[in-house]
Amino acid sequence: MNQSSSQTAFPQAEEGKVKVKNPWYRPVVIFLAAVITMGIIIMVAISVVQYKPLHQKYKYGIVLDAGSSHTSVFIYEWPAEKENNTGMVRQKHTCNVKGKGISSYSNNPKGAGASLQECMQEAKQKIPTHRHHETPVYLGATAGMRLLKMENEEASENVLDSVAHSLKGYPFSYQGARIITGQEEGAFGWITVNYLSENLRKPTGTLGALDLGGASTQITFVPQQEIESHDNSINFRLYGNDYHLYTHSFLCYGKDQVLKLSMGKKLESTLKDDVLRDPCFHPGFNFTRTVQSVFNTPCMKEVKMANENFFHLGLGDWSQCQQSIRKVFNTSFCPYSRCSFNGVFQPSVDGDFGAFSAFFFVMDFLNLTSDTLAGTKQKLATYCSTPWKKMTENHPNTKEKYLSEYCFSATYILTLLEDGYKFTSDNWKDIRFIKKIGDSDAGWTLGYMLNMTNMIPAEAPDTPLMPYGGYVTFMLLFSLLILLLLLLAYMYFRRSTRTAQKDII
Ligand SMILES: Nc1ncnc2c1ncn2[C@@H]1O[C@H](COP(=O)(O)OP(=O)(O)OP(=O)(O)O)[C@@H](O)[C@H]1O
Repeated sequence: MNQSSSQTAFPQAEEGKVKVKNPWYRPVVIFLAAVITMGIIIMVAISVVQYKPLHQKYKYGIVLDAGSSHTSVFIYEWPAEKENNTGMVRQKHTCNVKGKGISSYSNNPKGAGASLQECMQEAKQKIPTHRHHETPVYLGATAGMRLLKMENEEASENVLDSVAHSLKGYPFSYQGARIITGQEEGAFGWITVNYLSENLRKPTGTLGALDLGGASTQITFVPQQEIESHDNSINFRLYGNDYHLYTHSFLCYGKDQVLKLSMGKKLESTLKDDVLRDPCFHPGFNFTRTVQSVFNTPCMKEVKMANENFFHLGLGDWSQCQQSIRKVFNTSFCPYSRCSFNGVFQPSVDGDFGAFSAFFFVMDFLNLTSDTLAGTKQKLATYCSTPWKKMTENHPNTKEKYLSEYCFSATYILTLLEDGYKFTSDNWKDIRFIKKIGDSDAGWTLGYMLNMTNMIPAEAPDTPLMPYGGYVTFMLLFSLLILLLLLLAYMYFRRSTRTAQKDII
């Protein structure tokens, strides 16, 4: 009786072998194996989904820069889910509108709107159709329109109405066409270069912005000293950092307007003569101009000349050219502790600067983007004295207007930076002549769009403890560890059960 009952309970023991039989053991092992297998399958599946290339969804924005010399259309794009991250918006495409700037259409306002057609059609093709209706389009007009408004307000309104009407005809989300202030132009240029350089979230320094257009020029930077004039002060809070910027826009000090100013001053001194001998143009340069083409600007008073036309002759003398350009800066008065020129307050320049638009076009053409100040002057003197004939032979594909004006433009740039803004031979190296940062042009348009679309928040958005990829990896490893521990625990449990059974036997 005893034997049979012991046989039923421990049959292996009866045969003298250490064989354990647990009635509950098999289902538990099967269950655990299934859990582990499922866990591994889930982990592999998550990893595959996580790291497979995602189909990015992009958003778009369009800004038209209606400048004094021409209009450019900029298309920007950014990943839809990363709207508030620095450096995420990039320039997708740019289109230069054919012809002159919109302010040149004062006598034919309808022409201003019509001129945008080709580039706006291009924008329609570049942006996916399903995104058209939600793509904001902004037009900002700069110094050319500021001057037209000063001269003839009604004409400037007609031109703006025309471009607004034209832009509303496209399937995008029209957000307005307006003349931006010089202060906005300076500040948005500063935001653009610092956004693209990814300076805005770091405690490191920022890049000052120097912009030279056809009709105005802007200087914007974070100064080390107090800003004494309210008009030149602008404050931002971006990504949780406060910025106190100095900015000034000099209307009439773009390179086209200064050329007129300096030629006008020279013409004034030769009222009866019909020849203007100009040290800022190459020797042998000879061009017939109308007096009206020099004085057709609200930037100076018209001077009555004896003749309607004059001969513009080049002399190619850099040092005399600089003397003549200095006359357009008034440095005789300053109501503050320090000034740039024309009685405008300016703190001393500090830190690195990005110099773009015509600063870059001119200095890049002349290969003067990385010289010392003394070296730049020396090269420029040689350049200006090069005969015009040789210039045209050496640069047959360069626009003649630009080619003839490079000596003047570079001399103006040097004089503006040294005499005007007070850069010295010591900090000349801090000026970086730039066209683009990454894929995007330096200029006010990107900063303007980021601001209008609230894409740069005042406060830094809360960031998760770890990035998404890191989070998934951490969870996978952690789950694996727990499974491993479970397995170990089970094995330990099984071994102790065996020992207990042995002990019983
Ligand atoms: N490749 C080039 N070489 C020389 N000058 C150039 C070149 N391209 C453009 N420019 C000139 O540089 C100046 C600045 O051009 P930009 O387009 O920045 O000014 P804008 O927007 O027309 O002027 P503003 O901002 O004053 O209204 C203009 O006088 C323009 O004619």
